[in-house]
Amino acid sequence: MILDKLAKSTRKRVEEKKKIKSYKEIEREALSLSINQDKSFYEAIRKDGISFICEIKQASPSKGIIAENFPYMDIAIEYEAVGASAISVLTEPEYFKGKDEYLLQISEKVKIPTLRKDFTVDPYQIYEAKLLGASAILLICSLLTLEELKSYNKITKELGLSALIEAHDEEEVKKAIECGGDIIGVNNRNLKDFTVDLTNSIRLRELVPKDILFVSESGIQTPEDIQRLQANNVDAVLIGETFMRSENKKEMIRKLRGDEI
Ligand SMILES: O=C(O)c1ccccc1NCC(=O)[C@H](O)[C@H](O)COP(=O)(O)O
Repeated sequence: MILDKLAKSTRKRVEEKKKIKSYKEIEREALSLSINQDKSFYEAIRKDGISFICEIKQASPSKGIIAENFPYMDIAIEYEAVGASAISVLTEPEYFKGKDEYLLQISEKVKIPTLRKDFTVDPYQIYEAKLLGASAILLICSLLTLEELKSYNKITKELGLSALIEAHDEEEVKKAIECGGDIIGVNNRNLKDFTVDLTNSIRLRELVPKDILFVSESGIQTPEDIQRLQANNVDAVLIGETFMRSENKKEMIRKLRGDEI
């Protein structure tokens, strides 16, 4: 499965990084940084109404190259200007053509929180996310044991970051709740065959207590999708491809949000 491949290549990459900056070093550096309360990912998506987490990615395993032209900084500035609550930045290089530099530069530039969209398999990546200026990281239930989820979530909190805990089915939602997650995302994309079904997050919403923020991820394309998700008590949506393929991202966000134009 693609997640196994992503986990394997990520582990290899992290081991290489440890040769340049050791685990102890990165841990010490990250823990010495202050906590930026003004850039809380959790608070940014907690507001009334549905929040938009807008994603920046050049490619994906399911679609290949999505954006030949990739002015990532201009896109980040546009997202912020049109009222995105947070920006998700892919840093995984092999399948998503992401880069750590994109996250670092975007986090320095915008005032809204950034999410490091990487496949976290080692706490090293959490410390690294802090150094790259991220406000949040992604923890995927199917890649981590319950004990790992608990311990990674604890490290995340110690650093003043938020964790988006991603689940795909009932079992994983229970695991996400049990590990103490306060933001749970359900992916609408089936990572075995890449089909997308919005009813996945709508169905699983009912299993998540209302005091935990709930994010619907992937395959969101129309104002009707947003209305459906909002009617089913989804707190935030994570949207990548629809925006990345759009010539006019501001207009697309306004359209999905249902702004009066
Ligand atoms: O998008 C993929 O092909 C993919 C494959 C395997 C693991 C993760 C994958 N996507 C990561 C994401 O979670 C999406 O980028 C994100 O939810 C936005 O989805 P979309 O709006 O459909 O671009």
